Amino acid sequence: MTDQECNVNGSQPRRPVIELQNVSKAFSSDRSFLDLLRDDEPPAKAVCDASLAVRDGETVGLVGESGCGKSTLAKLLTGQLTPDHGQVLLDGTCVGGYSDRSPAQRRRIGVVFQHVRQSFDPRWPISRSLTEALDDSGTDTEDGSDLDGIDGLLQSVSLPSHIADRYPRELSGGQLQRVALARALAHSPDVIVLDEPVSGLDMATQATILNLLEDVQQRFGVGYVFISHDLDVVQYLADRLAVMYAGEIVETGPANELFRHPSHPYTEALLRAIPSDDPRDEHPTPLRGDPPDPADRPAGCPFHPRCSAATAECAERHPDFEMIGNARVRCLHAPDATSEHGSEHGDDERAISELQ
Ligand SMILES: Nc1ncnc2c1ncn2[C@@H]1O[C@H](COP(=O)(O)OP(=O)(O)OP(=O)(O)O)[C@@H](O)[C@H]1O
Repeated sequence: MTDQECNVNGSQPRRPVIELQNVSKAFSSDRSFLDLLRDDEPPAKAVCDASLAVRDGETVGLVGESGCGKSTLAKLLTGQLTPDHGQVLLDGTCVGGYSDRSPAQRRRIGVVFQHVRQSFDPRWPISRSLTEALDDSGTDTEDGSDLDGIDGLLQSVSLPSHIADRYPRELSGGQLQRVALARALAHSPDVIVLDEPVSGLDMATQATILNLLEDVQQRFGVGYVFISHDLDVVQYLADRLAVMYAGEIVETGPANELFRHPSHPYTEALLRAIPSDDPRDEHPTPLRGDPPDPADRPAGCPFHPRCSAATAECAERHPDFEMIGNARVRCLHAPDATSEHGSEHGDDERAISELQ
């Protein structure tokens, strides 16, 4: 089954621009010849059987703890990595990794990298990084339009023209994040993957960047995959949410519903860990325990050692996905679709069943 629960407004569903279907990716560590002979070090399963679809103009928030596989999933979307199993579809066509994609296909999916400062050549002024992106974009840059292009790109992220002459070291984290967004926009992508775009920024700069992302989306109609370990931040922009744990997407659904009615115990635990602004609210409950080693995943549900709802069955059986209301959930103990929560979304359920 693909990730189809997109019909948030009850309108006709849009086709996905980019889609991951049951993709898996494992990494082997650097091993000595003897290790290879013994074959005693299993690969790290960074992404396991994950499905995700992203449509024009929508924001999909991808959340989960550090090491759960968010960046690996992002690289499968952009083509920087090729899946070991499963398919990557662009407009319904199987595209695989970057080398399998045509230049036009590559430009459809933009990226703002996690460690944004490292993604710029420190020896180049900003103008050169943006010129390179424009040259790659396939648009005509003759007759000085290149410079106009740079100006236009900087304006689109509310930066003054003189930034073009600066070097990355001369820019703040927030300014560089804007330049990275401008560089991604040079290709006129349909979807931009934003890997932790506001982590490491102070609260005021975070808010400015989130407003800018919203503004850019309205102006250019671009879709986002917004990756963060911070649910509070994702809440601001996401239309839909995908929650990752130990390489799996354990729950997906419309963001406002997942925040109000989380179905997977891991989503519930993540929400309980968010501090509230309201002093009358309960204190946040930090998640107990640590995520599993991707090279040594527990049998059954990988969350069961940390899950307060787990039973003996969870240690043995890996549950299939269920549709619960408007969310797609992998958990034996999630409330079933006939519960009060499920029937609250009767129209959405019908819309989903039409999509399947
Ligand atoms: N190139 C690689 N070689 C070996 N292992 C890797 C590689 N890339 C990722 N991994 C491993 O895969 C797992 C998932 O990593 P990934 O970076 O995708 O997680 P993440 O959720 O993005 O983490 P973070 O929030 O800390 O950035 C981790 O255990 C990581 O060590």
